[in-house]
Amino acid sequence: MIELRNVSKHFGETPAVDSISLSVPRGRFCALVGTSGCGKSTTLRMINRLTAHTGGEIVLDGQAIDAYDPVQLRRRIGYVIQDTGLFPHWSVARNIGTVPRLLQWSDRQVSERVEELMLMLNLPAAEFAHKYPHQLSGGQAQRVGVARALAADPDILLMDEPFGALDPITREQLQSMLATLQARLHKTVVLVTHDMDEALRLADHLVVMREGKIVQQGSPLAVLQRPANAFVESLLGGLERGLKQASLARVRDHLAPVGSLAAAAPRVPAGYTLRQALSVMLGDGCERVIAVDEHDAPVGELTLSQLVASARTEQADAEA
Ligand SMILES: Nc1ncnc2c1ncn2[C@@H]1O[C@H](COP(=O)(O)OP(=O)(O)OP(=O)(O)O)[C@@H](O)[C@H]1O
Repeated sequence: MIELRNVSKHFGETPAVDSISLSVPRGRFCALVGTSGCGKSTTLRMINRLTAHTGGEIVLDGQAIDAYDPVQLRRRIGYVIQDTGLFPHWSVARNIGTVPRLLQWSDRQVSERVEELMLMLNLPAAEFAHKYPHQLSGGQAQRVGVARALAADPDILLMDEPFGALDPITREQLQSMLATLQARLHKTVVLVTHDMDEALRLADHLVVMREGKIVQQGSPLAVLQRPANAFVESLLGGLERGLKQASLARVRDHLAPVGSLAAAAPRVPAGYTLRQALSVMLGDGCERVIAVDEHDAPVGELTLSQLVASARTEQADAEA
């Protein structure tokens, strides 16, 4: 559990972070969003004490972070940044094993952990273990960065624009990998991102910042449905808000039995979002899709009117 209580950071006169309060319970995925310079990275860096806060209190599992030894604290907290921060003259395997080695794990424990993480992050050891960072693509390097951050199995993962420098396809792949990892590992994650779709896709708690303050926080659905002001609304994409809302719900949760009109309808994975299903309908000029499971077997159908009704149900749920 991470708690920020009226936390501020002043670099000179003006506050970069101005009395913010935020609770991130264990296992929650929290995304910090906001325009450039609003204090997102500073907030993240105060949590692992790379930047010292100048006001308020930051509490980790019931204890103020000032009471922790900063080095010990950072070893408990994985940190992933945009340019990876990998050591250029160390191999991938050595980079991933950095923290376990600092923690004086045995050679065998380190190499077993490195192997496990390489497997988890889809970096086959035979191909990657001995490569150096300059021999990796941006997406591969970022996966090594995530593996390194997870190496000592920290409870907390801080991620600062981890996929910001990647092309859209690689970014999408790594977001999907992160979602899968999080479903398995249940880390407490704080992610800083400029990409609202990334935040909505991954986070279960959205924090919108502006000029050092938190202007709104809540579940992505609640924030999307009731933006606190015009700034939040424009950050959420203005007129695209309805589509973003549709990206929070899955086809599999809104299915009806396959009807007689379904034969010619396009097939989509049941794990698609309502937004993806809508896109298929628009692209194909049809009002119905068949959802299929991982074996390509139909599990139900979704019509355009069901899709619209589902978005309304989600809205009613969020308002309840
Ligand atoms: N070391 C520093 N010294 C002086 N000012 C700083 C320092 N680090 C950050 N700032 C200032 O604090 C404010 C918040 O910066 P921060 O990097 O936290 O914003 P951000 O929301 O992460 O921005 P971006 O999205 O562009 O990365 C900015 O005005 C920045 O110029």
